[in-house]
Amino acid sequence: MADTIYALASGAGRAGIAVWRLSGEGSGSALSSLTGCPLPPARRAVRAVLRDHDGEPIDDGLVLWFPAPASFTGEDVVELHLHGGRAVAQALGQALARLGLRPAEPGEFSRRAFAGGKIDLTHAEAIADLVAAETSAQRRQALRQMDGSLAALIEEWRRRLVSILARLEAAIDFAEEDLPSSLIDLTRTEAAALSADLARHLADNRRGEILRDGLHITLLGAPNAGKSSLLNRLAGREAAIVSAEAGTTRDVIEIHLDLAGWPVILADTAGLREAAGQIEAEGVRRALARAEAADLKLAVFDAALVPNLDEATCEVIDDATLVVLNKRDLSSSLLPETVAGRPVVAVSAKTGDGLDDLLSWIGEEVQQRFAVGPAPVLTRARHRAAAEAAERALSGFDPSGDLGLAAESLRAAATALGRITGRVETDEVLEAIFREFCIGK
Ligand SMILES: Nc1nc2c(ncn2[C@@H]2O[C@H](COP(=O)(O)OP(=O)(O)OP(=O)(O)O)[C@@H](O)[C@H]2O)c(=O)[nH]1
Ligand SMILES: [K+]
Ligand SMILES: [Mg+2]
Repeated sequence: MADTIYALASGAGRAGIAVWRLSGEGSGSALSSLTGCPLPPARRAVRAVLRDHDGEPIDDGLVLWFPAPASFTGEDVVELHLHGGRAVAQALGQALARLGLRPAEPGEFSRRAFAGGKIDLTHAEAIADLVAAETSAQRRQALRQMDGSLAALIEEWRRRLVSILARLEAAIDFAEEDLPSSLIDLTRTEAAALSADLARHLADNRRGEILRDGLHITLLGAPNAGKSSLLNRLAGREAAIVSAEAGTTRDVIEIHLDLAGWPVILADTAGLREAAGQIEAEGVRRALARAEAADLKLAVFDAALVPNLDEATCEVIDDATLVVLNKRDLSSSLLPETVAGRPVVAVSAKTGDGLDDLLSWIGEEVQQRFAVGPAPVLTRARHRAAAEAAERALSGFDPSGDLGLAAESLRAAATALGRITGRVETDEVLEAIFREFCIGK
């Protein structure tokens, strides 16, 4: 029998109400011991005074009884709604420990729900994502995944694989000489169609993962172009040092922004130039490495220096770059509409002029490149790795050769997909997934 576990499900610290959760076979008897009463009707909030083994009152609150299997974990579950506070928490913890319960590990409730077949892995991950969501778009994505849409898509792919496999096995059962070629041809076209569907989902610009993990935008430009000033403006605080001295910034400095629901990690970097010393050279190396890994880049130029645009910055411009002409307060000349073939926005970090245009422009670009529609998306590198493995296995499918081998590649593809929802999973991978949960989830 598994241990009966308990945890504070709501946040720790002082609060009007704290919600505790118990799960396991001992939950019901623990509740009866605490209240000194028989179990209340299922799923109905009932007021009760909880007492420790000496009859000393712990608190006066609400209790709920969720008998198995109609509970979150599928086990007997009890919920206690008590007053939030350290003394109540301590007294309750002691009373529960005395009754033989133990504190839950992080993610243990979700893990039990998974083990009990209540939720699949994508659902468990969605709960963690929802709890961690910081922007509205992240919250919506987590809710969509919790809804089961991703799991349904993966299951649909698996179902198609299994049906191709069934046809192939039917073909294998025929004698060599009268192999029905139409059956074989059908498996070939169906596998190709599935492979194309997988490829289409994989070529989605990693938008689900980017929305979950945050979008990386990097500021790049010559020394003194005003990158740090711009970062500070967008952050609304003095996050980075600004000075008239070229080569001020060396380390990469990050701030977090909520850009129209998108979690953005905006990075300031060292000015690009032939560095004067070792430290600055390292800063430039980090700037370029950051640029390489960015989802979107902002190339910043000093508008007052137009048309003599900094060459090192021009070199990093590609189609994932927006060009910003800063210090427009200093420039009286007509500014170009494009730089290196990319559209331009003129701003002044000093006066704040054009900053709203810049923000809405970034917002539009992000929307265009990474917007997540109603269709389910892969939201974790784990999902992507599994889907890629399935696609690879599927690309090895060749029913014109050895049929046994062909069946094997279909089975490998199905196993890879099953890993996403947890149909086949090793303990090691499960550990990694549930470890990131907080206690009480
Ligand atoms: N007039 C004016 N001055 C600006 C503007 N933006 C920045 N500056 C000034 O330009 C100088 C350099 O600004 P920084 O923000 O340190 O420039 P940077 O690109 O981060 O420079 P490095 O870190 O050295 O690469 C400072 O003296 C700023 O006050 C602007 O929009 N208008
Ligand atoms: K500077
Ligand atoms: Mg700087």
